[in-house]
Amino acid sequence: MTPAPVAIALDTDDLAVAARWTGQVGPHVSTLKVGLGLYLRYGPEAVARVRAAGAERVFLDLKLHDIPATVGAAAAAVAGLAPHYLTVHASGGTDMIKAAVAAAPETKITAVTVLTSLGEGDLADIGLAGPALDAARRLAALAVGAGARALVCSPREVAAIRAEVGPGVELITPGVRPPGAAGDDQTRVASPREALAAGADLLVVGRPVTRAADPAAAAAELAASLRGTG
Ligand SMILES: O=c1ccn([C@@H]2O[C@H](COP(=O)(O)O)[C@@H](O)[C@H]2O)c(=O)[nH]1
Repeated sequence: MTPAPVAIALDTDDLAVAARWTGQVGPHVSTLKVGLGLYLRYGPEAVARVRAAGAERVFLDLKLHDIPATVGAAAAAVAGLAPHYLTVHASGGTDMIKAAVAAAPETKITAVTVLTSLGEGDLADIGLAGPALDAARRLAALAVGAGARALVCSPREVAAIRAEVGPGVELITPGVRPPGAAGDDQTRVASPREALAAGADLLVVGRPVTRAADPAAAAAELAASLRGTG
C-alpha cells in the first residue's frame, strides 16, 4: 500500500526513541521529520540513524534564518546528508532563500511562511498585524520567486496559497490535529482530512502520533483516515 502523504515529526531528545518511532510509523507514512532538538543534539548521526531505521525520505526541519552567507553555508553543510526537504524561514528574504537554494540544489528548499503556532495576537505583537493569511501569501510569493520548491503553511491557508503560487510548488501543512486531539501549542489548525481536501501535498503530524500509547496504530489510523477508510 502506498504510504500516506504524512511526515511524522520525530520531536524527542533521544535518538533511540526517534529510531524506534521511525520503525513503528515508517511503514504507514511517506516521510520522517528530524527537527531542531534532535539535530542539535546528535547532528548528522540523527539523519543517518533515522534513515537506517527505515525512513526513505528525510525532512530536515532546521528553519534556517540568518544573513544569506550564513544560511548558504549552513545549507551547504547539510546538503551532503541528502535530505528531501530543508526548511528556511521565508521572512529571511529573497537573497537568503536564494543562497540556500544555490547551496543545496538536490534538496527541496522549503520556506516556512507563518508558524502555525502564531495567532492573530502574536502576529500583531511582532508587527505583522492583519490576518495571518495576508502575511502567509506575501511570504509564499516571495519564497517561490526566490526558488523555494516547497512551502510550509497552516492548513487553513493552503487553498489561498495554492491560488497564489500555482501548481508545482509542494504545500506542506503542520498544525494538523485529528478530531478530538489536543491542540497543544498549535493555533491555526485543521483536521487531516480538511488539510488534504484544501490541497495540502504533505501533512506534518507529531504529538498526536508520537505521544499515542501505540504510535504504530495511531499512524496506521491516520493513514487509513486519509484514504477514506478510517
Ligand atoms: O509552522 C510550523 C512549522 C513547523 N512546525 C513543526 O511541525 C511539527 C508539528 O508537531 P505537532 O506535534 O504535530 O504539533 C513540529 O515539529 C514543529 O516544529 C510547526 O508545527 N509549525
